[in-house]
Amino acid sequence: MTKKNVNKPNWLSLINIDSVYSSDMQRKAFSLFTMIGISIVVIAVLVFLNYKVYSPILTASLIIVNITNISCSIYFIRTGNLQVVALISMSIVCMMFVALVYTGGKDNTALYWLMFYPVVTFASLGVRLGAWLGFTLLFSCIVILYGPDFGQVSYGDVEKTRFIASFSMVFLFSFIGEYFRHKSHMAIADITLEQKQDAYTDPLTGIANRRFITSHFLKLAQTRPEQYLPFSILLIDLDNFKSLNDTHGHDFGDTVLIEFTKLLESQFLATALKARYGGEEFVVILPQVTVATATVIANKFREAVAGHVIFTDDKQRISITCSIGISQVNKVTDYDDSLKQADEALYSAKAAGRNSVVSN
Ligand SMILES: Nc1nc2c(ncn2[C@@H]2O[C@H](COP(=O)(O)OP(=O)(O)OP(=O)(O)O)[C@@H](O)[C@H]2O)c(=O)[nH]1
Repeated sequence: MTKKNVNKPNWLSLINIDSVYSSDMQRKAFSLFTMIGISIVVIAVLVFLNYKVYSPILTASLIIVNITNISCSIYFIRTGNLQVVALISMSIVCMMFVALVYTGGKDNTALYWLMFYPVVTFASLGVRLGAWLGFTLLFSCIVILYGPDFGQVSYGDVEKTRFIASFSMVFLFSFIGEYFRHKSHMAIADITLEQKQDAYTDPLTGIANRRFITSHFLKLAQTRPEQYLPFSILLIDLDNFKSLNDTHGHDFGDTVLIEFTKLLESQFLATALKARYGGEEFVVILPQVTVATATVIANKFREAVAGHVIFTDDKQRISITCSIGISQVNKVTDYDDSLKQADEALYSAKAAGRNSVVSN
């Protein structure tokens, strides 16, 4: 059976791969808060032990860094906004390092503390922002180390060149690592989404399949009841489809199923969920629609189907009809029972002579 997508895939937007993104978010948060935790402890100890040795400007900036880091952690716990917290924290740490290099720290050992900065910045902020902040720190260090005298401490020539060389290497390899990690992560995310969408798509008609409703949609309705409940189920079955297949061939039967799907898409609103349940049976879910309104909508659709003409390859005009059973779902846990009721209603519609709508 060839894949013939005939539908606007608006229902596909309901499929997500949040678990893939949330594990990446955990990685970023873990890198950032490990750094924040370590820096809070190290800075507190350094200030406590060396406040007499440090210049006032260095002591003040270290205290500001710690206050900012603690505030950022509280803000993250309250809002979950990791990107903002990471940007503020890493910018403040960058400024602190500039102040540290400017003043030299204890025994002019400032440069040793900077090495981990590119690694954490790329891990917590990604390629672009990581590159900007890492480059800002590198550039500031070059100005302080090699620029004109504006009050900064002086470092030995060997120490300066070794620092710039090793910091640049860490920066470069952190950039390469993060760039390709991000690229492969996005590729995996795309494949995961595509596979999930494929698993939920009916290959012939391109609309959702039964698995989409039972494995995905019901969970969605459970988590966002205000958006979907109560909803009506329309169980729709083409009439005498076997004889159509027998008379005009299986390929023409497929064409009818595709044409019928086009009618589903054009006659129901985009918010209605249309799925092929199997064979010549379809389900339409009308969110926030009661059974009474659904019956009116279903009758209009039934008339549209009956009035639609499909041409065979040899230009014969073929009309089809459908029977519809309807029920209402008030709680997601009632879905199976309501589907059974819709099935019974459909059976009654067939028994009543087909091309009719029965609600339960
Ligand atoms: N062309 C085509 N036919 C299919 C497909 N899936 C199921 N069918 C056919 O659909 C027909 C369903 O037949 P029945 O269940 O007897 O239903 P019906 O002939 O529509 O009769 P009523 O439902 O009672 O009106 C069978 O002949 C199946 O082979 C498909 O993907 N393509």
